[in-house]
Amino acid sequence: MRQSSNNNTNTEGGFLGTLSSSSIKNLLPKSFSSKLNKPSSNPKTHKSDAENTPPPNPNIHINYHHQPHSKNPSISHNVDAPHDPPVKVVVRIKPEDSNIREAGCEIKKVSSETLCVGDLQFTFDHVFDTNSNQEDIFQSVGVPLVRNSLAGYNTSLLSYGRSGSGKTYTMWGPLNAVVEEPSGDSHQGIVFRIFRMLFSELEREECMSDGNYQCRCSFTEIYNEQIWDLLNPIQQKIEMKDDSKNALCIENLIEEYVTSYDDVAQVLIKGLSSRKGGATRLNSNTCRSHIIFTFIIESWCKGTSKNFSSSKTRRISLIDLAGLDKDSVGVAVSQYFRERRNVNKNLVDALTQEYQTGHDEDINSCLTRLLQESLSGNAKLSLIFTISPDNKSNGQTLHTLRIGQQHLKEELIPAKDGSVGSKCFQGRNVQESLNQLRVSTNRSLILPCIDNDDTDDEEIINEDDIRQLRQQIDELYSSSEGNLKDIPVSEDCVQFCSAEENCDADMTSDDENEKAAVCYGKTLSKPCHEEIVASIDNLLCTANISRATKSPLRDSISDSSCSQSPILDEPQLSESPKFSNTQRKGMAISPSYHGSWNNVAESSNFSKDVLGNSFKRGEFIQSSLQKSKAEILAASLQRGLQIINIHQPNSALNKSSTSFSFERLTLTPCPEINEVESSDRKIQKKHSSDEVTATLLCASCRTKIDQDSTEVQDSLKSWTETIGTAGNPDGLADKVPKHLESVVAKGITREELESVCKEQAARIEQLNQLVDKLNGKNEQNSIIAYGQREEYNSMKDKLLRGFSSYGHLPCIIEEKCEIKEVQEELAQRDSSFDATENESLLKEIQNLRSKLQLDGDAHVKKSTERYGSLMS
Ligand SMILES: Nc1ncnc2c1ncn2[C@@H]1O[C@H](COP(=O)(O)OP(=O)(O)OP(=O)(O)O)[C@@H](O)[C@H]1O
Repeated sequence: MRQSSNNNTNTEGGFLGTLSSSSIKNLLPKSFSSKLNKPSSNPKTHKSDAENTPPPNPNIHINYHHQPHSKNPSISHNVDAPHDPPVKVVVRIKPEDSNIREAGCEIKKVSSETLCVGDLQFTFDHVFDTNSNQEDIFQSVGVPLVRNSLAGYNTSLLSYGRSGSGKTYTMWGPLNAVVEEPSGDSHQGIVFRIFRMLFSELEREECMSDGNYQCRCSFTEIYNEQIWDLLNPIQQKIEMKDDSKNALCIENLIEEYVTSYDDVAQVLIKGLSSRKGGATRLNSNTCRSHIIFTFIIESWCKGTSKNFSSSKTRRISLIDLAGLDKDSVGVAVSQYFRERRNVNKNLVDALTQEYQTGHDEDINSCLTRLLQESLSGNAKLSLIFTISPDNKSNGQTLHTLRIGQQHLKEELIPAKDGSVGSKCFQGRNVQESLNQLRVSTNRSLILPCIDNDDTDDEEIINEDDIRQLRQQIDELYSSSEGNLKDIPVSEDCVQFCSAEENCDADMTSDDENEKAAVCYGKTLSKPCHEEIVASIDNLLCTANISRATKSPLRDSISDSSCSQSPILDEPQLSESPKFSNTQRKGMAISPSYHGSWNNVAESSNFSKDVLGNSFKRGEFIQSSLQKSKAEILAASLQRGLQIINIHQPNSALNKSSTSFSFERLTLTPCPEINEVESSDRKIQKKHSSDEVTATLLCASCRTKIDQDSTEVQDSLKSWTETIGTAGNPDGLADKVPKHLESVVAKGITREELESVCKEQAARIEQLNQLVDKLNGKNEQNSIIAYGQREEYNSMKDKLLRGFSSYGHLPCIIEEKCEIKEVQEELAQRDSSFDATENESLLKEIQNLRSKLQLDGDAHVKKSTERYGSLMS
């Protein structure tokens, strides 16, 4: 045992300012000085084995028939332990200070258990409004604590809140109130009231029963992750270790034995006066450290023999956490947003899973370890959350309330009751649970620097929120089979997230923070994220039923960003009507396509509306893509028909060919075809009027031909007629040359020519029908897809309704659904475009063209030769 001396009290900005303990002693009632304790120090203080065991047979019973806060409560052996919840969370609203009022949040107590901040509602075990006094707090929190302690429970009281919100006031009260009699008017803090009542009870018990008790206390401070002994006049750090039995052991911690309220009061004053203080923007006398006052009661029951037969030990832990300043709130909130999806799971896991690994890094967390003994086992926990309407930022108040939300309690209670797992709160599981509690209540044990920074917390909240959303979006994209991921638009979307991040952070209102706050609270008691994701995935699986094939559009789109085409409506054809994969890959996506996603970037805020817009834009893209593809096919057909028509002066054929016309198609001139076309036109002119002189360039030798030659005219006439037969579907490969030969050799009549033209018209009609068929197929697919979509939509609605209370989650669900819908649409429309049919059409057209060119060249060559021979 070590004698503590009290001469070197730290007076730096602490609880009692410059007062020394000796002067304090003079302030106290006489009973204080007369009963000065036998202070002692254990070189090694560790918890007794008897601690933390539930009190099935508590050796002290209290009679609560009297007023619980009366000075002389009686202790009875016949009264059961009070029924108090294992975790009690109350909120105290600090009275508004008109001097420092800065557009704070409107906090309104709605009922004894509920308060509202704006539109948000929070429920706790009790809400103390600005009219509540110290006595009210004591009655609600202090008295049950004393009862529980006397009944054999370990009890803990923890205050938590923003700097200047009234933690210190609530816990200890102002200096001059220490010596006051506890009354409704007194400002004396709850801790002093607790010990006044406790000693009254203990004394009564001692008088009335055969039992005996002994009390000792210690006062520790955690500052910058170092433990300091507030009762040790030599300010030195102390070490915390585990002994061989895994019990907490703090070396050289002074424990003072106390026998009365006065003793305790003196110890409290001594310790508080040594607390490290400071000043923040919100509190000129702020406390920059966590302090833990531990009060241990050992009691003995006399057995039949003269010796004490049994003993019990229980402790009261009174914890005043450092005030959350702007920085730490920011860190905490930021961390909270990062971890919010895991808080629930981790907390429950931590409380139920046996601690199996050899060493946990968090074991070094001083507060966690110190609290372990207080909060574990049969401990009953009371949390006082203090909030102030003077806070500059609503986010800080909301943060406090979120942490104190009923859900945290709901998580802790079953665990403490043992209903979650039998092994909870045993051994090192406690560390896990406390780590989680620490994470939930005080993210940063390393006390932040005193801040005077005016940066808004909301920014931090929103940035993180947005970052999470962005991550979710990334996940969504990566989970969607890579299709959208590879599409440039998705990149645009992600880029937009990044680009808009800051903007969104700036623009996001408190309202959104509030929504997030509510979301968090609800998340704690709802199914974990994985379950939600699984539900979404199930839904999306259903959606995939209607997805026929993987979209080959992916290829065509993936290179599109390189291609720049001015107008989506007018896909450019390549020089040749021949289609190749390369050309399809190079299909131009117009700036309006890209622009549509850039517009998303400009307008999107991940709101529902915007998601809807995104989907509409997705539809636009789909239709654009489909339109482009259809148009390209149509254009190729058109081109083929034009080639045919060029050489087919029959009006019926021309009429047929116009059925393919697409008004918006602009065909890029093909030089060779143009030549043929112009020559053909000239030949026709020559037919109608032999007087017209024209110039014809032979495609092969470019020789100038004298059009006046009748031989040439005949030859050309024959060539033109022959060309018309090239479209004959039956004579594609080997019949045409033979037919050409026979036509040239025998000459053809006008009737024969018309018959050839009819055949050509029939062929064109076939092509038209083929196109119609393709269109019909599209419609059919649409009908099938409609039925599946109906089912899908109803499932989606159900899911959205189910998660409507999750704040932004429905948006995420909807977003994911919409991405799937876009994919589905793309795949569906693409699949309806049968690739085989498409290819065969293109092949046919290509065949036609090559035949035409072949025959044309051959015939012109022949005619030229004939002309040459004639000339010679
Ligand atoms: N309920 C209350 N009624 C009257 N005054 C109050 C109340 N709560 C707090 N105050 C006053 O507000 C000021 C700041 O309170 P206090 O020091 O308790 O805040 P705190 O939360 O402990 O701050 P920190 O964490 O920075 O130490 C003090 O002057 C205190 O007297």
